[in-house]
Amino acid sequence: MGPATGLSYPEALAAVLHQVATRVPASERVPLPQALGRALADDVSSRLALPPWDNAGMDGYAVQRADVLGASASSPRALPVLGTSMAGADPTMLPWVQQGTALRIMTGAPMPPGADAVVRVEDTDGGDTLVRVLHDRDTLGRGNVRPRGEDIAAGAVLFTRGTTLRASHLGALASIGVQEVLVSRAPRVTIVSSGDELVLLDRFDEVLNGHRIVSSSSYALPALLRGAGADVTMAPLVPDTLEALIGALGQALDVGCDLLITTGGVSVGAHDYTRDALAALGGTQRFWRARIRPGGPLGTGEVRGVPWVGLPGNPVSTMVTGALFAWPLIRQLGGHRGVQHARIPVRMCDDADTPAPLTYFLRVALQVGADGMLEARLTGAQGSNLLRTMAMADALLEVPPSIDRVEAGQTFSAILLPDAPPLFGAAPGARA
Ligand SMILES: Nc1nc2c(c(=O)[nH]1)N[C@H]1C(S)=C(S)[C@@H](COP(=O)(O)OP(=O)(O)OC[C@H]3O[C@@H](n4cnc5c(N)ncnc54)[C@H](O)[C@@H]3O)O[C@H]1N2
Ligand code: MOO
Repeated sequence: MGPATGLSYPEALAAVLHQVATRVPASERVPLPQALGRALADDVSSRLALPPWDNAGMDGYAVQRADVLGASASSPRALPVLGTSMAGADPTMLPWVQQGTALRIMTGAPMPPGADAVVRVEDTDGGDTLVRVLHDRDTLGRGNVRPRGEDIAAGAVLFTRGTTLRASHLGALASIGVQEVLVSRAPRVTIVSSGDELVLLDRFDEVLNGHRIVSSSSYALPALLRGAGADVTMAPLVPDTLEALIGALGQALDVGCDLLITTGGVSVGAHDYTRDALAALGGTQRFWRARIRPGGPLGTGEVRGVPWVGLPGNPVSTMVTGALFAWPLIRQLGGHRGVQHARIPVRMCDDADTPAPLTYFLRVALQVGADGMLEARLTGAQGSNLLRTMAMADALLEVPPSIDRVEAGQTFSAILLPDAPPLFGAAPGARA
Protein backbone atom coordinates (compact mmCIF):
# COMPACT_ATOMS: atom_id res chain seq x y z
CA MET A 1 0.00 0.00 0.00
CA GLY A 2 1.56 3.30 -1.06
CA PRO A 3 1.98 6.33 1.18
CA ALA A 4 -0.74 8.32 -0.63
CA THR A 5 -3.48 5.90 0.38
CA GLY A 6 -5.81 6.31 3.32
CA LEU A 7 -7.74 9.25 4.73
CA SER A 8 -6.73 12.89 4.50
CA TYR A 9 -5.73 14.55 7.77
CA PRO A 10 -9.15 16.20 8.34
CA GLU A 11 -10.97 12.99 7.42
CA ALA A 12 -8.80 10.94 9.78
CA LEU A 13 -9.29 13.41 12.64
CA ALA A 14 -13.04 13.50 12.08
CA ALA A 15 -13.14 9.69 12.05
CA VAL A 16 -11.17 9.42 15.29
CA LEU A 17 -13.39 11.96 17.06
CA HIS A 18 -16.63 10.67 15.57
CA GLN A 19 -16.35 7.29 17.20
CA VAL A 20 -16.67 8.79 20.69
CA ALA A 21 -18.88 11.76 19.79
CA THR A 22 -21.99 10.43 21.54
CA ARG A 23 -20.28 9.13 24.69
CA VAL A 24 -21.21 11.01 27.84
CA PRO A 25 -18.34 10.82 30.31
CA ALA A 26 -18.98 9.74 33.88
CA SER A 27 -18.81 12.57 36.39
CA GLU A 28 -17.47 13.07 39.89
CA ARG A 29 -17.55 15.77 42.54
CA VAL A 30 -14.16 17.24 43.44
CA PRO A 31 -13.10 20.02 45.85
CA LEU A 32 -12.73 23.34 44.03
CA PRO A 33 -8.89 23.50 44.04
CA GLN A 34 -8.73 20.05 42.42
CA ALA A 35 -11.07 21.06 39.60
CA LEU A 36 -8.34 22.95 37.74
CA GLY A 37 -8.07 21.71 34.16
CA ARG A 38 -11.18 19.53 34.39
CA ALA A 39 -14.36 19.94 32.33
CA LEU A 40 -17.61 20.98 34.00
CA ALA A 41 -20.07 18.09 33.87
CA ASP A 42 -23.07 20.35 34.37
CA ASP A 43 -24.02 24.00 34.00
CA VAL A 44 -23.25 26.11 37.07
CA SER A 45 -25.71 28.82 38.10
CA SER A 46 -25.16 31.51 40.67
CA ARG A 47 -27.44 31.90 43.68
CA LEU A 48 -26.26 35.46 44.19
CA ALA A 49 -25.43 38.57 42.22
CA LEU A 50 -21.86 39.79 41.98
CA PRO A 51 -20.95 42.38 42.92
CA PRO A 52 -23.62 42.06 45.62
CA TRP A 53 -24.24 45.82 45.75
CA ASP A 54 -23.50 48.91 43.70
CA ASN A 55 -19.98 49.85 44.74
CA ALA A 56 -17.21 52.35 44.14
CA GLY A 57 -14.70 51.81 41.33
CA MET A 58 -12.28 54.39 42.77
CA ASP A 59 -11.14 55.72 46.13
CA GLY A 60 -12.79 59.14 46.56
CA TYR A 61 -16.14 60.66 47.51
CA ALA A 62 -19.65 59.46 46.75
CA VAL A 63 -21.75 62.42 45.62
CA GLN A 64 -24.79 63.42 43.65
CA ARG A 65 -23.30 64.14 40.27
CA ALA A 66 -25.40 67.27 39.73
CA ASP A 67 -23.58 68.79 42.72
CA VAL A 68 -20.13 68.57 41.11
CA LEU A 69 -21.01 69.22 37.46
CA GLY A 70 -18.88 72.13 36.24
CA ALA A 71 -16.37 71.91 39.14
CA SER A 72 -12.84 73.07 38.34
CA ALA A 73 -9.76 74.33 40.19
CA SER A 74 -10.96 77.90 39.64
CA SER A 75 -14.54 76.99 40.53
CA PRO A 76 -14.38 74.24 43.19
CA ARG A 77 -17.51 72.75 44.79
CA ALA A 78 -17.33 72.41 48.57
CA LEU A 79 -19.31 69.57 50.15
CA PRO A 80 -19.51 68.51 53.83
CA VAL A 81 -18.26 64.93 54.37
CA LEU A 82 -20.76 62.70 56.20
CA GLY A 83 -18.32 59.88 57.07
CA THR A 84 -16.69 56.96 55.28
CA SER A 85 -17.82 53.80 53.42
CA MET A 86 -15.05 51.21 53.75
CA ALA A 87 -14.83 47.99 51.71
CA GLY A 88 -16.73 45.50 53.90
CA ALA A 89 -19.09 48.14 55.32
CA ASP A 90 -22.69 47.13 55.97
CA PRO A 91 -24.57 48.82 53.11
CA THR A 92 -27.72 49.19 55.24
CA MET A 93 -25.86 51.31 57.81
CA LEU A 94 -24.62 54.00 55.41
CA PRO A 95 -25.91 57.57 55.64
CA TRP A 96 -28.07 59.00 52.88
CA VAL A 97 -26.06 61.27 50.61
CA GLN A 98 -28.44 64.22 50.26
CA GLN A 99 -28.02 66.99 47.76
CA GLY A 100 -24.92 69.05 48.66
CA THR A 101 -23.16 66.35 50.73
CA ALA A 102 -20.44 63.73 50.18
CA LEU A 103 -19.37 60.45 51.75
CA ARG A 104 -15.76 59.34 51.69
CA ILE A 105 -15.60 55.93 49.95
CA MET A 106 -13.00 53.25 49.17
CA THR A 107 -12.72 51.10 46.03
CA GLY A 108 -15.14 48.17 46.34
CA ALA A 109 -17.10 49.73 49.22
CA PRO A 110 -20.90 49.86 48.89
CA MET A 111 -22.42 53.01 47.43
CA PRO A 112 -24.50 54.93 49.95
CA PRO A 113 -28.13 55.66 49.10
CA GLY A 114 -28.65 58.96 47.30
CA ALA A 115 -25.22 59.10 45.63
CA ASP A 116 -24.85 58.38 41.92
CA ALA A 117 -21.16 59.11 41.27
CA VAL A 118 -17.75 58.78 42.89
CA VAL A 119 -15.26 61.63 42.48
CA ARG A 120 -11.76 60.20 42.69
CA VAL A 121 -9.63 61.58 45.49
CA GLU A 122 -7.07 63.03 43.05
CA ASP A 123 -9.76 65.41 41.75
CA THR A 124 -10.35 66.86 45.23
CA ASP A 125 -8.37 68.46 48.04
CA GLY A 126 -8.83 65.24 50.05
CA GLY A 127 -10.67 67.02 52.88
CA ASP A 128 -11.88 65.08 55.96
CA THR A 129 -14.89 67.08 57.07
CA LEU A 130 -15.26 69.36 54.05
CA VAL A 131 -14.10 68.34 50.60
CA ARG A 132 -13.42 70.64 47.67
CA VAL A 133 -14.08 69.01 44.30
CA LEU A 134 -11.65 70.40 41.69
CA HIS A 135 -12.70 68.51 38.55
CA ASP A 136 -15.97 67.16 37.17
CA ARG A 137 -14.71 64.45 34.78
CA ASP A 138 -16.20 61.72 37.00
CA THR A 139 -19.74 62.97 36.42
CA LEU A 140 -19.52 61.47 32.93
CA GLY A 141 -20.69 57.94 32.05
CA ARG A 142 -20.98 55.54 34.96
CA GLY A 143 -19.39 57.95 37.37
CA ASN A 144 -17.07 55.26 38.81
CA VAL A 145 -20.03 53.26 40.09
CA ARG A 146 -19.84 49.49 39.53
CA PRO A 147 -23.40 48.19 39.43
CA ARG A 148 -24.75 45.24 41.40
CA GLY A 149 -24.81 42.01 39.35
CA GLU A 150 -22.56 43.42 36.61
CA ASP A 151 -20.20 40.42 36.74
CA ILE A 152 -22.62 37.65 37.63
CA ALA A 153 -26.41 37.93 37.63
CA ALA A 154 -28.34 36.10 40.34
CA GLY A 155 -29.95 32.93 38.98
CA ALA A 156 -28.10 33.09 35.67
CA VAL A 157 -25.97 30.28 34.24
CA LEU A 158 -22.40 31.26 34.97
CA PHE A 159 -20.48 28.53 33.11
CA THR A 160 -21.85 25.78 30.91
CA ARG A 161 -21.15 22.06 30.78
CA GLY A 162 -17.95 21.27 28.91
CA THR A 163 -16.13 24.39 30.09
CA THR A 164 -12.48 23.67 30.85
CA LEU A 165 -11.84 25.13 34.28
CA ARG A 166 -8.91 27.52 34.38
CA ALA A 167 -7.54 29.65 37.17
CA SER A 168 -10.06 32.47 36.77
CA HIS A 169 -12.94 30.00 36.65
CA LEU A 170 -11.90 28.73 40.08
CA GLY A 171 -11.91 32.31 41.32
CA ALA A 172 -15.36 33.03 39.87
CA LEU A 173 -16.74 29.77 41.29
CA ALA A 174 -15.25 30.53 44.70
CA SER A 175 -16.83 33.99 44.64
CA ILE A 176 -20.31 32.44 44.35
CA GLY A 177 -19.64 29.92 47.11
CA VAL A 178 -18.94 26.75 45.10
CA GLN A 179 -16.86 24.43 47.28
CA GLU A 180 -17.21 21.25 45.23
CA VAL A 181 -17.54 21.01 41.47
CA LEU A 182 -19.17 18.32 39.35
CA VAL A 183 -16.60 17.54 36.65
CA SER A 184 -16.19 14.84 34.03
CA ARG A 185 -14.07 11.94 35.17
CA ALA A 186 -10.55 11.76 33.74
CA PRO A 187 -10.63 9.23 30.89
CA ARG A 188 -8.71 6.04 31.71
CA VAL A 189 -6.27 5.44 28.90
CA THR A 190 -4.25 2.24 28.64
CA ILE A 191 -1.18 2.28 26.41
CA VAL A 192 0.11 -1.00 25.02
CA SER A 193 3.49 -0.79 23.29
CA SER A 194 4.97 -3.69 21.39
CA GLY A 195 8.38 -4.53 19.98
CA ASP A 196 10.96 -7.24 20.75
CA GLU A 197 13.70 -4.61 20.65
CA LEU A 198 12.22 -2.51 23.44
CA VAL A 199 13.11 -2.34 27.13
CA LEU A 200 12.26 -0.01 29.98
CA LEU A 201 14.96 1.85 31.88
CA ASP A 202 15.36 -0.91 34.47
CA ARG A 203 16.97 -2.99 31.69
CA PHE A 204 19.22 -0.25 30.33
CA ASP A 205 22.22 -2.60 30.62
CA GLU A 206 20.81 -4.46 27.60
CA VAL A 207 20.88 -1.18 25.68
CA LEU A 208 24.52 -0.73 26.67
CA ASN A 209 25.21 -4.29 25.49
CA GLY A 210 23.92 -3.30 22.09
CA HIS A 211 20.89 -5.61 21.97
CA ARG A 212 17.97 -3.36 22.73
CA ILE A 213 16.66 0.22 22.60
CA VAL A 214 14.74 2.06 25.29
CA SER A 215 11.02 2.29 24.67
CA SER A 216 11.19 6.07 24.70
CA SER A 217 7.49 6.27 23.89
CA SER A 218 6.74 4.58 27.23
CA TYR A 219 7.98 7.80 28.81
CA ALA A 220 7.06 10.43 26.21
CA LEU A 221 3.53 9.37 25.29
CA PRO A 222 2.04 9.08 28.81
CA ALA A 223 3.61 12.43 29.65
CA LEU A 224 1.91 13.99 26.64
CA LEU A 225 -1.46 12.37 27.26
CA ARG A 226 -1.52 13.17 30.97
CA GLY A 227 -1.32 16.78 29.82
CA ALA A 228 -4.62 16.18 28.02
CA GLY A 229 -6.15 15.09 31.32
CA ALA A 230 -5.88 11.32 30.85
CA ASP A 231 -5.47 8.87 33.69
CA VAL A 232 -2.79 6.80 31.94
CA THR A 233 -1.83 3.20 32.60
CA MET A 234 1.20 1.76 30.82
CA ALA A 235 0.77 -1.95 30.14
CA PRO A 236 3.96 -4.04 30.28
CA LEU A 237 5.90 -4.07 27.00
CA VAL A 238 4.69 -6.74 24.63
CA PRO A 239 6.92 -9.02 22.51
CA ASP A 240 6.30 -9.25 18.77
CA THR A 241 4.02 -12.28 18.67
CA LEU A 242 0.35 -12.35 17.84
CA GLU A 243 -0.42 -14.41 20.97
CA ALA A 244 1.40 -11.99 23.27
CA LEU A 245 -0.40 -9.02 21.77
CA ILE A 246 -3.80 -10.70 22.00
CA GLY A 247 -3.00 -11.49 25.65
CA ALA A 248 -1.89 -7.94 26.45
CA LEU A 249 -4.83 -6.24 24.76
CA GLY A 250 -7.28 -8.72 26.30
CA GLN A 251 -5.79 -8.02 29.72
CA ALA A 252 -6.12 -4.25 29.22
CA LEU A 253 -9.77 -4.68 28.24
CA ASP A 254 -10.46 -7.00 31.19
CA VAL A 255 -9.06 -4.44 33.63
CA GLY A 256 -11.13 -1.77 31.86
CA CYS A 257 -10.33 1.52 30.19
CA ASP A 258 -12.06 4.29 28.26
CA LEU A 259 -9.49 4.33 25.46
CA LEU A 260 -6.99 1.77 24.28
CA ILE A 261 -3.89 3.13 22.59
CA THR A 262 -1.32 0.91 20.96
CA THR A 263 2.05 1.99 19.66
CA GLY A 264 3.95 0.16 16.96
CA GLY A 265 3.02 -2.87 14.97
CA VAL A 266 0.55 -1.12 12.68
CA SER A 267 2.69 -1.07 9.56
CA VAL A 268 3.22 -3.85 7.03
CA GLY A 269 6.27 -5.50 8.63
CA ALA A 270 6.42 -9.24 9.25
CA HIS A 271 5.80 -8.63 12.98
CA ASP A 272 3.13 -5.96 12.74
CA TYR A 273 0.32 -7.80 14.55
CA THR A 274 -1.71 -5.05 16.16
CA ARG A 275 -4.58 -5.09 13.73
CA ASP A 276 -4.69 -8.90 13.66
CA ALA A 277 -4.76 -9.00 17.46
CA LEU A 278 -7.66 -6.54 17.58
CA ALA A 279 -9.55 -8.56 14.99
CA ALA A 280 -8.94 -11.73 17.04
CA LEU A 281 -10.52 -9.98 20.05
CA GLY A 282 -13.58 -9.13 17.98
CA GLY A 283 -12.57 -5.55 17.27
CA THR A 284 -13.49 -3.59 14.19
CA GLN A 285 -11.17 -1.26 12.33
CA ARG A 286 -12.57 2.06 11.18
CA PHE A 287 -9.61 3.13 9.11
CA TRP A 288 -5.97 2.41 8.79
CA ARG A 289 -3.57 4.88 7.22
CA ALA A 290 -3.79 8.60 6.83
CA ARG A 291 -2.20 10.68 4.08
CA ILE A 292 0.14 12.43 6.50
CA ARG A 293 3.86 12.46 7.25
CA PRO A 294 4.94 11.55 9.79
CA GLY A 295 2.35 9.17 11.15
CA GLY A 296 0.87 7.58 8.03
CA PRO A 297 0.32 4.09 9.49
CA LEU A 298 -2.31 5.27 11.94
CA GLY A 299 -5.41 3.25 12.73
CA THR A 300 -8.57 3.52 14.73
CA GLY A 301 -11.51 1.33 15.60
CA GLU A 302 -13.33 -0.24 18.49
CA VAL A 303 -12.92 -3.42 20.49
CA ARG A 304 -15.44 -4.66 23.07
CA GLY A 305 -17.02 -1.21 23.15
CA VAL A 306 -13.71 0.53 23.83
CA PRO A 307 -12.30 2.92 21.22
CA TRP A 308 -8.87 1.99 19.96
CA VAL A 309 -6.26 4.23 18.37
CA GLY A 310 -3.18 2.61 16.90
CA LEU A 311 -0.24 5.00 16.77
CA PRO A 312 2.76 4.16 14.58
CA GLY A 313 5.89 2.99 16.33
CA ASN A 314 8.51 5.44 15.09
CA PRO A 315 8.95 7.66 18.17
CA VAL A 316 8.30 10.96 16.39
CA SER A 317 5.30 9.50 14.56
CA THR A 318 3.96 8.35 17.93
CA MET A 319 4.27 11.84 19.38
CA VAL A 320 2.95 13.68 16.33
CA THR A 321 -0.11 11.42 16.01
CA GLY A 322 -0.46 11.50 19.79
CA ALA A 323 -0.68 15.30 19.64
CA LEU A 324 -2.80 15.52 16.50
CA PHE A 325 -5.28 12.70 17.16
CA ALA A 326 -5.05 11.21 20.67
CA TRP A 327 -4.94 14.59 22.39
CA PRO A 328 -8.25 15.93 21.02
CA LEU A 329 -9.82 12.49 21.44
CA ILE A 330 -8.88 12.44 25.13
CA ARG A 331 -10.18 15.98 25.54
CA GLN A 332 -13.49 14.87 24.05
CA LEU A 333 -13.60 11.79 26.30
CA GLY A 334 -12.86 14.07 29.25
CA GLY A 335 -15.95 16.14 28.46
CA HIS A 336 -14.09 19.24 27.25
CA ARG A 337 -15.94 21.39 24.74
CA GLY A 338 -13.15 22.64 22.46
CA VAL A 339 -11.23 19.91 20.68
CA GLN A 340 -10.03 21.67 17.54
CA HIS A 341 -6.35 22.54 17.35
CA ALA A 342 -5.77 26.26 16.90
CA ARG A 343 -3.85 27.11 13.75
CA ILE A 344 -1.66 30.16 13.95
CA PRO A 345 -0.10 31.91 10.96
CA VAL A 346 3.70 31.78 11.05
CA ARG A 347 6.37 32.99 8.67
CA MET A 348 8.62 30.13 7.63
CA CYS A 349 12.31 30.99 7.67
CA ASP A 350 13.69 27.81 6.06
CA ASP A 351 13.22 25.91 2.83
CA ALA A 352 11.92 22.33 2.95
CA ASP A 353 10.98 19.73 0.37
CA THR A 354 7.58 18.11 0.81
CA PRO A 355 7.36 16.15 -2.45
CA ALA A 356 4.78 13.43 -1.66
CA PRO A 357 1.06 14.24 -1.99
CA LEU A 358 0.64 14.15 1.80
CA THR A 359 0.00 16.67 4.55
CA TYR A 360 3.42 17.19 6.10
CA PHE A 361 3.85 18.22 9.71
CA LEU A 362 7.28 19.80 9.97
CA ARG A 363 8.87 20.24 13.39
CA VAL A 364 9.51 23.94 13.91
CA ALA A 365 10.72 26.17 16.72
CA LEU A 366 8.98 29.54 17.06
CA GLN A 367 10.34 32.99 17.74
CA VAL A 368 8.70 36.41 17.76
CA GLY A 369 9.89 38.29 14.66
CA ALA A 370 10.77 41.97 14.27
CA ASP A 371 7.22 42.81 13.14
CA GLY A 372 5.63 40.80 15.96
CA MET A 373 4.68 37.88 13.72
CA LEU A 374 5.79 34.40 14.78
CA GLU A 375 8.70 33.02 12.78
CA ALA A 376 9.22 29.29 12.33
CA ARG A 377 12.50 27.48 11.81
CA LEU A 378 13.02 23.76 11.22
CA THR A 379 14.45 22.12 14.33
CA GLY A 380 16.65 19.92 12.13
CA ALA A 381 16.28 16.75 10.09
CA GLN A 382 12.74 15.47 9.95
CA GLY A 383 13.16 11.66 10.07
CA SER A 384 10.48 9.88 12.11
CA ASN A 385 13.13 8.32 14.35
CA LEU A 386 14.71 11.65 15.37
CA LEU A 387 13.18 12.44 18.73
CA ARG A 388 15.64 15.22 19.53
CA THR A 389 14.26 17.45 16.76
CA MET A 390 10.75 16.71 18.07
CA ALA A 391 11.78 17.75 21.57
CA MET A 392 13.08 21.06 20.17
CA ALA A 393 9.83 21.82 18.34
CA ASP A 394 7.18 24.22 19.60
CA ALA A 395 4.77 23.59 16.76
CA LEU A 396 4.04 21.51 13.69
CA LEU A 397 4.03 23.45 10.43
CA GLU A 398 1.11 22.11 8.40
CA VAL A 399 2.05 21.85 4.73
CA PRO A 400 -0.87 20.85 2.48
CA PRO A 401 -0.52 17.93 0.00
CA SER A 402 -0.57 20.31 -2.99
CA ILE A 403 2.70 21.98 -1.98
CA ASP A 404 5.90 20.16 -2.88
CA ARG A 405 8.33 22.77 -1.67
CA VAL A 406 8.25 25.19 1.24
CA GLU A 407 10.24 28.37 0.71
CA ALA A 408 11.61 30.77 3.28
CA GLY A 409 9.40 33.84 3.61
CA GLN A 410 6.12 32.02 2.96
CA THR A 411 3.35 32.06 5.54
CA PHE A 412 1.90 28.76 6.74
CA SER A 413 -0.43 27.55 9.45
CA ALA A 414 1.21 25.99 12.47
CA ILE A 415 -0.37 23.83 15.13
CA LEU A 416 1.10 24.56 18.55
CA LEU A 417 2.17 21.38 20.29
CA PRO A 418 -0.11 20.93 23.29
CA ASP A 419 2.80 21.00 25.71
CA ALA A 420 4.58 23.94 24.02
CA PRO A 421 5.37 26.89 26.26
CA PRO A 422 3.00 29.85 25.94
CA LEU A 423 5.89 32.31 25.66
CA PHE A 424 8.59 32.45 23.02
CA GLY A 425 11.92 34.17 22.63
CA ALA A 426 12.43 37.11 20.31
CA ALA A 427 14.24 36.72 17.01
CA PRO A 428 17.36 38.91 16.81
CA GLY A 429 16.23 42.48 16.11
CA ALA A 430 12.67 41.86 17.29
CA ARG A 431 11.03 44.62 19.32
CA ALA A 432 10.52 43.92 23.00
N1 LIG B 1 7.42 -1.39 3.94
C1 LIG B 1 6.99 -0.39 4.73
N2 LIG B 1 7.65 -0.15 5.83
C2 LIG B 1 7.26 0.86 6.62
C3 LIG B 1 6.15 1.64 6.28
C4 LIG B 1 5.46 1.32 5.10
O1 LIG B 1 4.46 1.97 4.75
N3 LIG B 1 5.91 0.30 4.36
N4 LIG B 1 5.81 2.69 7.07
C5 LIG B 1 6.86 3.25 7.85
C6 LIG B 1 6.37 4.22 8.76
S1 LIG B 1 5.89 5.69 8.09
C7 LIG B 1 6.33 4.01 10.10
S2 LIG B 1 5.84 5.24 11.16
C8 LIG B 1 6.63 2.75 10.69
C9 LIG B 1 5.48 2.29 11.57
O2 LIG B 1 5.76 1.04 11.98
P1 LIG B 1 5.05 0.33 13.18
O3 LIG B 1 3.98 1.16 13.75
O4 LIG B 1 4.68 -1.01 12.74
O5 LIG B 1 6.18 0.31 14.27
P2 LIG B 1 7.36 -0.71 14.45
O6 LIG B 1 7.67 -1.36 13.17
O7 LIG B 1 7.04 -1.52 15.61
O8 LIG B 1 8.51 0.29 14.83
C10 LIG B 1 8.97 1.29 13.95
C11 LIG B 1 10.24 1.92 14.54
O9 LIG B 1 9.95 2.54 15.74
C12 LIG B 1 10.70 2.00 16.82
N5 LIG B 1 9.83 1.92 17.98
C13 LIG B 1 8.70 1.22 18.06
N6 LIG B 1 8.13 1.36 19.27
C14 LIG B 1 8.93 2.18 19.97
C15 LIG B 1 8.89 2.69 21.30
N7 LIG B 1 7.89 2.36 22.15
N8 LIG B 1 9.88 3.50 21.71
C16 LIG B 1 10.89 3.81 20.88
N9 LIG B 1 10.98 3.35 19.61
C17 LIG B 1 10.03 2.54 19.17
C18 LIG B 1 11.10 0.66 16.35
O10 LIG B 1 12.26 0.21 17.01
C19 LIG B 1 11.31 0.90 14.87
O11 LIG B 1 12.57 1.48 14.65
O12 LIG B 1 6.86 1.76 9.71
C20 LIG B 1 7.67 2.21 8.61
N10 LIG B 1 7.95 1.11 7.77
O1 MOO C 1 5.02 8.26 8.95
MO1 MOO C 1 6.11 7.21 9.66
O2 MOO C 1 4.97 7.65 10.77
O3 MOO C 1 6.87 8.65 9.09
O4 MOO C 1 7.65 7.29 10.20
